[in-house]
Amino acid sequence: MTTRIGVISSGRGENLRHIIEAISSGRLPAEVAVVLADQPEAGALRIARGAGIEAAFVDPTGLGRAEYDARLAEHLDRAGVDLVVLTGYMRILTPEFVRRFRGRTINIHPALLPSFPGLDAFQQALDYGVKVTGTTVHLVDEEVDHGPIIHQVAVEVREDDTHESLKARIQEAEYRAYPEALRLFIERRPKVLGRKVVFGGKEVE
Ligand SMILES: Nc1nc2c(c(=O)[nH]1)N[C@@H](CN(C=O)c1ccc(C(=O)N[C@@H](CCC(=O)O)C(=O)O)cc1)CN2
Ligand SMILES: NCC(=O)N[C@@H]1O[C@H](COP(=O)([O-])[O-])[C@@H](O)[C@H]1O
Repeated sequence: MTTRIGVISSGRGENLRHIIEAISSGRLPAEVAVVLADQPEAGALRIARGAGIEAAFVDPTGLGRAEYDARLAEHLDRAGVDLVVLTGYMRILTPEFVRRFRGRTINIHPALLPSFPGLDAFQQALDYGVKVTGTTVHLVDEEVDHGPIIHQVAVEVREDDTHESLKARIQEAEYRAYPEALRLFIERRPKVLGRKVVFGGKEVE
């Protein structure tokens, strides 16, 4: 049974593009069933439609957080989604949503959590003066950028880095890391023991 992914995005959609490419090339055993966005001009909607994938702008106007998340959940359930994948989704999901999709909602964050949670992790890394940062793929829980970690990739910070150059290098790492993390999660079905995501056993051939 192919894993059906529901993507929720606010952003440009480049992680979505690379997930779609990984599926098309056979590197990711899944299908994107639906793409949802809270912004009508989100690049993720254009990329989804260009790939023939159902896509919907879910308008948050006049809705409280819980009501809005319930709308998202309705779209996901209607599409028969198994796994919820956030790509640059810039709203905090309510505890009700997290509970409804617990253990199957995944996010990518452009830093090595628990360092630099929240917004503009690139600038946080530059301001702190770290020599290494990176990207983290993690399960989503009721807190922000706190859920158990599935996969991380380190990225060097160079002395002449600007916000844009560091952001570009981290995002290039994300485009490899997210499809790989999703493949591991789908094929090896890890256990979550407290804060730890435990894959156990040997690599799936
Ligand atoms: N319950 C959870 N929801 C979300 C998580 C999570 O871990 N748990 N991850 C975020 C993604 N994210 C960073 O990766 C993130 C997104 C948004 C915010 C935030 O402070 N948003 C503000 C509004 C920001 C704005 O509109 O400019 C807010 O919602 O009040 C922090 C981190 C996705 N959701
Ligand atoms: N805190 C959340 C956060 O900063 N997420 C970041 O938004 C970008 C979305 O890009 P995309 O829309 O092109 O995939 C990604 O770099 C992701 O790590």
